[in-house]
Amino acid sequence: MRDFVNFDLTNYNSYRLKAVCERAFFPDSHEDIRTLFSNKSKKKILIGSGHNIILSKKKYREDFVVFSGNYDKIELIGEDQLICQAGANMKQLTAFALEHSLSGLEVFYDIPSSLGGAVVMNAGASGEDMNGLIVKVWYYNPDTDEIECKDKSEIGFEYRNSFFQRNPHMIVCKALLKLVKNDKLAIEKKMLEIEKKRWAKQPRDFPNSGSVFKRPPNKFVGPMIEELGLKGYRIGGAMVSNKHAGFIVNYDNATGEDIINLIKYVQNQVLTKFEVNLEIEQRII
Ligand SMILES: NC(=O)C1=CN([C@@H]2O[C@H](COP(=O)(O)OP(=O)(O)OC[C@H]3O[C@@H](n4cnc5c(N)ncnc54)[C@H](OP(=O)(O)O)[C@@H]3O)[C@@H](O)[C@H]2O)C=CC1
Ligand SMILES: C=C(O[C@H]1[C@H](O)[C@@H](CO)O[C@H](OP(=O)(O)OP(=O)(O)OC[C@H]2O[C@@H](n3ccc(=O)[nH]c3=O)[C@H](O)[C@@H]2O)[C@@H]1NC(C)=O)C(=O)O
Repeated sequence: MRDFVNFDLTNYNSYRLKAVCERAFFPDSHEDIRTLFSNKSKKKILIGSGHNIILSKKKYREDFVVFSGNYDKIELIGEDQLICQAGANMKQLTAFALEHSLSGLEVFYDIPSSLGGAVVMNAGASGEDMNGLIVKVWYYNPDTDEIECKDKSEIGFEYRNSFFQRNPHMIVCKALLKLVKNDKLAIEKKMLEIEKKRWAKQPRDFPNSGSVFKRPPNKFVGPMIEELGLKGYRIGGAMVSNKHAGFIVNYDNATGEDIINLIKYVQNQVLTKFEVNLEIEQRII
């Protein structure tokens, strides 16, 4: 397992917020994960690929455990199932599925995320989500110091929610996914169509971490913020995206505080005008 002191987290969070932690660990196996998390003497903060976090501080005394570029094996089981470790990123995973003519992961092509982060959040787009693919998930339970397993029916996936989201101390280690055999060209075509649709609507010109807020029941976030005239509104270096009002971008050397202040401002405006409480989807750390 690699570990570093005074580790620069700038390239490990997609907002590209500048922050340093005292120590960062990159585990390679579930034994490493057990070693790290069974030692409760120092608090550890777990991140996947850092595409859904807001680093609120510039300096962290806590240690970080990072699943990005490590703990990322993918294995084909039989004809149409994959076992993937939590650090595999969704791009790697969709490329592997394509190589084996397996369909089901196309919407995740180009969704920046680790497999672990995608399971925890029940990630999705275009009406499809992880719930549709998962057979079972193995996770480290610090209460029992064991690697345990849950079938999909026990994970209680909901819109952007799961057992693991409700129990943040559980560490997702690997997952079994069931896909469907299909023609390679058809899979590739769907991947490219989805990518094109996504980039027509979402910003890629400035660093961001995707949707800031969850969709409230029967409503979309973007149109409400747009109607308030807040596209392009800035606090410090953080700005409501001009392309998709549900995104905040790091326009110019933003700090975590700028992003959080902008979130609060947008929430207040939306509450006043629409009487809707916007719930934050991203994790403030
Ligand atoms: N649809 C889209 O276009 C986009 C979607 N996203 C979504 O955001 C998420 C980004 O994933 P990722 O970058 O990996 O996540 P992050 O590294 O941003 O981590 C977010 C939180 O997830 C939890 N987490 C991550 N990995 C694990 C794990 N193995 N076990 C337990 N908890 C874990 C941690 O919270 P805690 O420790 O508190 O549990 C962490 O704070 C995905 O769900 C992705 O789909 C992001 C951008 C765009
Ligand atoms: C980016 C993420 O996921 C995205 C995912 O990519 C897209 C596409 O499937 O659907 C969700 O966004 P969303 O709820 O904003 O959906 P979109 O399809 O982008 O927009 C909804 C509607 O609002 C309109 N819209 C959007 C933005 C805007 O500035 N103005 C506007 O009018 C769109 O035209 C569309 O009619 C996911 N977000 C959540 C929180 O559910 C993420 O989770 O980080």
